[in-house]
Amino acid sequence: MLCGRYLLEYWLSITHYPISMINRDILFSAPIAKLGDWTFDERVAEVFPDMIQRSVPGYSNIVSMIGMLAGRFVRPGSRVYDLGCSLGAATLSMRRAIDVEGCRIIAVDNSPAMVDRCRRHIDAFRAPTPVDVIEADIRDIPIENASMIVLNFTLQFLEPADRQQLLNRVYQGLNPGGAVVLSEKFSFENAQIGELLYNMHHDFKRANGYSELEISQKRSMLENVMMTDSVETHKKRLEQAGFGHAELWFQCFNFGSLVALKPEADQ
Ligand SMILES: C[S@@+](CC[C@H](N)C(=O)[O-])C[C@H]1O[C@@H](n2cnc3c(N)ncnc32)[C@H](O)[C@@H]1O
Ligand SMILES: O=C(O)C(=O)C[C@]1(C(=O)O)C=C[C@@H](O)C=C1
Repeated sequence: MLCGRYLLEYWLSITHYPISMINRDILFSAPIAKLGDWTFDERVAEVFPDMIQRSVPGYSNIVSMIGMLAGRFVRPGSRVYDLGCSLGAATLSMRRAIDVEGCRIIAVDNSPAMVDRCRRHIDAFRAPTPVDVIEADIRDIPIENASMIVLNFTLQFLEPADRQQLLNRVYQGLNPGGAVVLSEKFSFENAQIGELLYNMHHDFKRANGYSELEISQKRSMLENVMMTDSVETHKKRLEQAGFGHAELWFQCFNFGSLVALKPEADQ
């Protein structure tokens, strides 16, 4: 199993779970007669750490480096947003890295099953930076006084028509000198490269123990709810929102992460 042990150990190191508490994702291993649309329900939340590590190439690197970015960007007395926090992996990584006073992390997700488990993860350990875990749609929450905002594989689940407006609010809610991290599954403008990276992702899933049936059933369920954009489209949206420039800081196959900075006030 490619990197499986390492990835699992990483999650355990940030959550401090005993290994017996990580449930294996076998949700789609048997044929499902009527495949509905994908939802982040109770069953997905229960296996999510195993699912995301076996499905998203580079996930553990991205999560740990979001912590490193937090150490660099989070300012005293500011807010940090984790939009679409799921079980709180990015929140935990950032909380561990923040070494300034008076900050608050706002972790938001609209899945009750994710929010319930996220609260339990966060509450299990004491740390100086408080975390509010909020059950809400990220399109509805106020964003203000932020030094860092993370969208770690969340924007892809919003209606494409709503994405620009959310990024506009992200820009407006960031303080000068703040950073946004946007991780996504990408589509590609070049068909040949797009097909190669898509196939490499499937190879990654197979190497992590998923069968052809699991891969294809999940793909059909995601079809109507996860609309991917190209890196170029993401960069254009971030620039349109007000960010002077956005850059890829991580990519593995068709998954990756962008960073964009709001200029300091006097620039
Ligand atoms: C792939 S998961 C994110 C993984 C997570 N950020 C991490 O680092 O482990 C996407 C999450 O976004 C949430 N989500 C999708 N659309 C949302 C919305 N409109 N408002 C709030 N949360 C949303 C889902 O419930 C799900 O938990
Ligand atoms: O594209 C896929 O096949 C995925 O599994 C991707 C993805 C994601 O990027 O969020 C989709 C749903 C799950 O949350 C885990 C991974």
